[in-house]
Amino acid sequence: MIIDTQPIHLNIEGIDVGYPGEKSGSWNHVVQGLSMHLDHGKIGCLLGPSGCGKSTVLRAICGFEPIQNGTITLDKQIVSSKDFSIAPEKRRVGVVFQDYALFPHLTNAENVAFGLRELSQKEALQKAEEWLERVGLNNVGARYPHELSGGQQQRVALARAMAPEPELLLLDEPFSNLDVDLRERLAGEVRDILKANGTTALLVTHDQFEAFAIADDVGVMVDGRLVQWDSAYNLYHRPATRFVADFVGYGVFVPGVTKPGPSVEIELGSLPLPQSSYGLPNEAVDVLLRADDIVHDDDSPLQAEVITKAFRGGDFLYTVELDSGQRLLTMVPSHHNHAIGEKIGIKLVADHVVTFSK
Ligand SMILES: Nc1ncnc2c1ncn2[C@@H]1O[C@H](COP(=O)(O)OP(=O)(O)OP(=O)(O)O)[C@@H](O)[C@H]1O
Repeated sequence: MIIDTQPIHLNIEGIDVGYPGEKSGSWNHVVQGLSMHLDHGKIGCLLGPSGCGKSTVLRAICGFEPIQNGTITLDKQIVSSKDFSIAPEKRRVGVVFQDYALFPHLTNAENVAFGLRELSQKEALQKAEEWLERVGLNNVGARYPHELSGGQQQRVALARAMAPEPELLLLDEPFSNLDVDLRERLAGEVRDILKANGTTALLVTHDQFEAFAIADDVGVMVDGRLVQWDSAYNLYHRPATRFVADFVGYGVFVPGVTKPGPSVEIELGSLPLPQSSYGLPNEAVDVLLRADDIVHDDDSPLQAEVITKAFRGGDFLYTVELDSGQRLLTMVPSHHNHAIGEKIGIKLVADHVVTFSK
């Protein structure tokens, strides 16, 4: 007997997805050559700016949009290819939308029971109550969606999508209507619920903190292409492109020159370079310095002027300027409250050095 320990659940190979162009039969491709896969029980996320094609990928996985090239395979069965598409209702894919899309005239329990048509009404409502409890909502089944807060309504939507136990759950910006605090908390809770049920899920969002709070792996999309599919840690510390470095986390690029060793020399000193990032000696490169690579230290002889500051609760994100005019970002615990124009001590504590050719 062959036991498949790491079965790939969702496999997308080189898909092009577009909308009909002006000329008959032509397509404006908004997703191009996109490939990714998700193993059973994993949570993935497509992260990217507005309009990059994230929702179009989800719509193609659901079967709402045809694909013009490539294949989408769900549990080893091709569900979409250039000439073939399985109907959305036959794909066993659940979807949670940004606007909850709950039926206002149905109670919360009836909303959850809606997709359980193979059960008797009594059984469906009983299962709906179980799911409402599982998403942390007790005693709301008999009430209507408008009687709940936005976060609670989003949980009802989640219970409704999960109750039929779909093969794959797709979440399209599910938290974007919620305020920032609730967004991150609910994202963490949804992760726990998905993991407890072993549900494979793919989320799309433009909010990196939401992506990091929920996903095992995150893919960064730009202009219809997937530029890096990786763990949140690697996206932050080992970004594959300048776009990813810029889009994920806070940081600046400073000029540097590579040296044998290998190392890279920047205005603040010399940093060891991993062999894999080293090309030629004396090459002019840009070095990514994250806000956590620059540490505030009152005793440091290296001084920089505070240009801007943003309060983020536990920390301030300071933009500081060296005498040379080079600006840096530094994340500083918020009890170090310095005024704009003040000089503060900083030091460089870079761990993962990332360089990009000029
Ligand atoms: N039905 C449609 N017909 C034509 N073009 C469309 C259609 N839906 C989306 N598009 C275009 O496809 C591109 C990608 O849209 P999509 O909604 O997939 O992006 P997104 O990354 O999900 O954006 P957002 O984060 O703003 O929702 C956009 O340029 C959009 O204008």
